Amino acid sequence: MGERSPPPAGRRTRLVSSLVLGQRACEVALDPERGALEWTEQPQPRGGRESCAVPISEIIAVEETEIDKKQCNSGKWQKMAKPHAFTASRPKHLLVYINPYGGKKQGEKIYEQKVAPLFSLASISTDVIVTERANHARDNLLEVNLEKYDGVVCVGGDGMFNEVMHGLIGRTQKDSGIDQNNPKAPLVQCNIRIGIIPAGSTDCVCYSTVGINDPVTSALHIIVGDTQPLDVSSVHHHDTLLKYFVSLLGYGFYGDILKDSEGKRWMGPVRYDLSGFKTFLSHHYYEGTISLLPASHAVGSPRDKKHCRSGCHICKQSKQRLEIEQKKNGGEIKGDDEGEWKVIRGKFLAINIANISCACPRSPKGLAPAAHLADGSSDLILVRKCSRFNFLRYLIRHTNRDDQKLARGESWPDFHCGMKLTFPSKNQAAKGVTGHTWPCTAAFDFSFVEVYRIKKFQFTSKHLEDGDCDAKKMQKNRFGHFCRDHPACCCIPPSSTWNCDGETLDCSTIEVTVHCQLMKLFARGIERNSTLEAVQRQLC
Ligand SMILES: CCCCCCCCCCCCC/C=C/[C@@H](O)[C@H](COP(=O)(O)O)NC(=O)CCCCC
Ligand SMILES: Nc1ncnc2c1ncn2[C@@H]1O[C@H](COP(=O)(O)OP(=O)(O)O)[C@@H](O)[C@H]1O
Ligand SMILES: [Ca+2]
Repeated sequence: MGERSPPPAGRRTRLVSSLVLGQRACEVALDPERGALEWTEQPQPRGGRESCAVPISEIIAVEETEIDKKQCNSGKWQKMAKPHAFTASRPKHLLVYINPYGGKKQGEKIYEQKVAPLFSLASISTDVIVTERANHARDNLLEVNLEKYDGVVCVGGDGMFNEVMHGLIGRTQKDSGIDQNNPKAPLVQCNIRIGIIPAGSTDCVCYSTVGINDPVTSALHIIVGDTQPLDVSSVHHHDTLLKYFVSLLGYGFYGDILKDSEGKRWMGPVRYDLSGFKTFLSHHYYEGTISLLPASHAVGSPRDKKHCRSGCHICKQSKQRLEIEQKKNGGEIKGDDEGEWKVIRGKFLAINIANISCACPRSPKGLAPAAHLADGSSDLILVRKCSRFNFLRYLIRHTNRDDQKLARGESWPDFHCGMKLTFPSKNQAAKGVTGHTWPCTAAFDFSFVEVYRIKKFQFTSKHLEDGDCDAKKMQKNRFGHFCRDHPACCCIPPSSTWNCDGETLDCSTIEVTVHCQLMKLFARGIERNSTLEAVQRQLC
């Protein structure tokens, strides 16, 4: 490569060279201003020039280089010594945990065939542990020497991610002398990033942070060293930490699905469909008291039409406002008495707390489409007792697949502007039809659905007023109460269970606190679809 012309004052040198590939000649340029490697085909006799560019930060590897002319002629090449020199934030050494039993039990195969070759191409070295039991990864993380790693990778589903996250959060708090059992303790952020290679049943955390559950895409985010901060919520029963969660904490419908699906794990992901159908038919509702502390610092609302995307300014602003709020409080997280608590009593089919959108292949927009990855708040969705038909209407709205591509004649329900867009067919276009829109209702637009953006939450089941979690007592109640409102069943279970990132919790009386940006992932959030969003902007 050689310098073509001196750069104007203040501009950095642009390196330009010619490259011949077979019959095709290209002009290749390294542009420091754009931070990109560009190549342009030489003008063709009959056509124009084609130009491409790739950001330098996204080049995976520069594998081979010429040493000198002689060796080049003899066909000898040399590996570059430091391909990591491209960017500073790339990992060099990773600790990998594989759950061989997650999802369709393909974790090891996915890692070996799709991920390991890419890591090797990018000169990333790995220590790989195939787990032998539940909590193997968590326990290992509590004692392993983490200093030699630039990140931890988990191959599996949300349960596996949750396990690795517990290991890292637990380790960080232990090293900092923080008592995790104290619900008011300000937790210390984990600085080591987690990469998720999706190989589970729901893969919600991966899908909601990357936009797809594809192992290769996730591996590339790890290799280029992307960073995405992530909110984590803690769940306590009085002064005992029960669990942390990142995706869904669900009581009623999603808790019952999980409980029913536990014995069907051998079926793989399809267990959720079967248990989902069964739980839908049982149509159980649960009575209880909810107390919530609204997220006054949060910039957005759960009904926003604009969703959390790469580099989200709402997450940045909310974090700043939270820090200001905490500084005013002498660095402490606000006490329970700060802000105005709201108390809601009722009969609920589902109580869902979504830390993030909870988008997944079954629900591409998620249970809480406007929830943010890193704003220090969760979206609380209350589905009150309603008819089976109405509950089905609510559920179906979650399965909406307003996909990235809009083919001719296809419709695209667009929650960003609350309208549904139809792209005209060729015949329509020929007749001058330009496409049309009509209102499109979101899953929250039902009288029996309420949504709140919260930073703290408490729940007490009506049947466990004293807050204990005596399973025997629950079991006794389960068969002692005869159903008044459900002709199809013989009893109402007094309590459901909480589904916490796909793990059941033993207590129904809980207290939840959102911890802003407690974790970091190798991800960059869902990227904007520039073409579609440009169309939307024109329409809105
Ligand atoms: C009768 C029709 C039902 C249609 C429901 C469609 C809506 C599905 C929304 C799913 C939201 C999922 C939120 C994420 C939960 C995961 O954390 C959890 C554990 O995942 P994994 O470890 O990968 O297995 N998954 C679930 O709880 C499964 C919920 C399945 C619901 C059908
Ligand atoms: N080797 C193992 N044997 C049994 N369970 C395991 C093993 N490794 C991890 N687990 C547990 O399996 C649970 C589910 O794993 P996950 O990868 O999320 O699969 P899925 O998405 O199918 O639920 C996690 O809670 C994790 O703790
Ligand atoms: Ca959030």
